Amino acid sequence: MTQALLCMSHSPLLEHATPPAETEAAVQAAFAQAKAFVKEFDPELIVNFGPDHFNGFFYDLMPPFCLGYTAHGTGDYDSYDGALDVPTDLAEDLAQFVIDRGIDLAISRRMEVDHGAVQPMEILYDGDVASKPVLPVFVNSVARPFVPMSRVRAFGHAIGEYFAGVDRRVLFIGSGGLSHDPPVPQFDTANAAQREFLTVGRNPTPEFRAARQANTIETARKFAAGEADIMDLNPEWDRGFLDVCASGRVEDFDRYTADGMDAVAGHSSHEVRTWVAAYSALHACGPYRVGYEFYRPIREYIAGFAVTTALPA
Ligand SMILES: O=C(O)/C=C/c1cccc(O)c1O
Ligand SMILES: [Fe+2]
Repeated sequence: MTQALLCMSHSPLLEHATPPAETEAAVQAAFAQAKAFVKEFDPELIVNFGPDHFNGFFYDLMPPFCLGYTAHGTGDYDSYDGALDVPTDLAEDLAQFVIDRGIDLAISRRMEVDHGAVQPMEILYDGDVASKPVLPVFVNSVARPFVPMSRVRAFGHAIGEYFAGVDRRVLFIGSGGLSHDPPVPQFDTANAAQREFLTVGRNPTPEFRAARQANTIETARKFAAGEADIMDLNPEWDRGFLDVCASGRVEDFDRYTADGMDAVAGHSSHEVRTWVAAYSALHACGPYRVGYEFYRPIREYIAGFAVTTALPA
């Protein structure tokens, strides 16, 4: 096997919330399955499709997709704070290949990646995110305007095509919650100070970062207690999305629209764009089969929380 896929939800609340012990144990068991899968596959390279939550990408310049030629963790929520091991020559070659296929991919020679991008690799490699070569791929999942899902699919497909004929074990990772609506401000409804942050909020002060994180942690506590005014999780929507992943009919992802997702699955449900890109990349290498699926709606983590693995059929 020269390609494999791991898609999983992330949550900065993993270390800052306490779900019922049974839920926590089920999530840890799912992580153990993911680790075992990746250990057995033994990737030589990871292509990491991740979102950002206004830690690395801001409205001063917000591309739909961006490939990092080098990358550094922002350390938000105590996530990985250091350089990633990015093979720059390969990233340059991949970018040209994808652009030649009609996808207007942005590139960054110094990309910042936050908890959403690094958490799967933190889990897989016990925090040692730099232990594997990785191509970090940003997929805009929080900041309107959003490209149609068909473009995310075409983008993932182009990346998959690049690796289809390559004799190298490549793991495609997609990192994102399914339905969820954490308290990340929306530009349209933000006040002036929030708009300034959403536009140029790089390198926040420790006080600003602490206040932002405390707000998320408190919102999660209230959400679990039924007291928060964020949108509820939507297990039915989540299961429908997982069914499309498992069906292998990646063109069915195109029926998800930005307005429809906001209305029923929350503003951060767009993080499934990372899954769509990853599944489309694997699909470009041939038919695939989902071998493992975990799902729980977990309010303490503010996430429709899922883990799936897949291999070529
Ligand atoms: O505060 C943020 O930047 C995001 C928090 C969050 C909370 C729950 C699930 C997620 O996917 C998140 O990114
Ligand atoms: Fe997220």
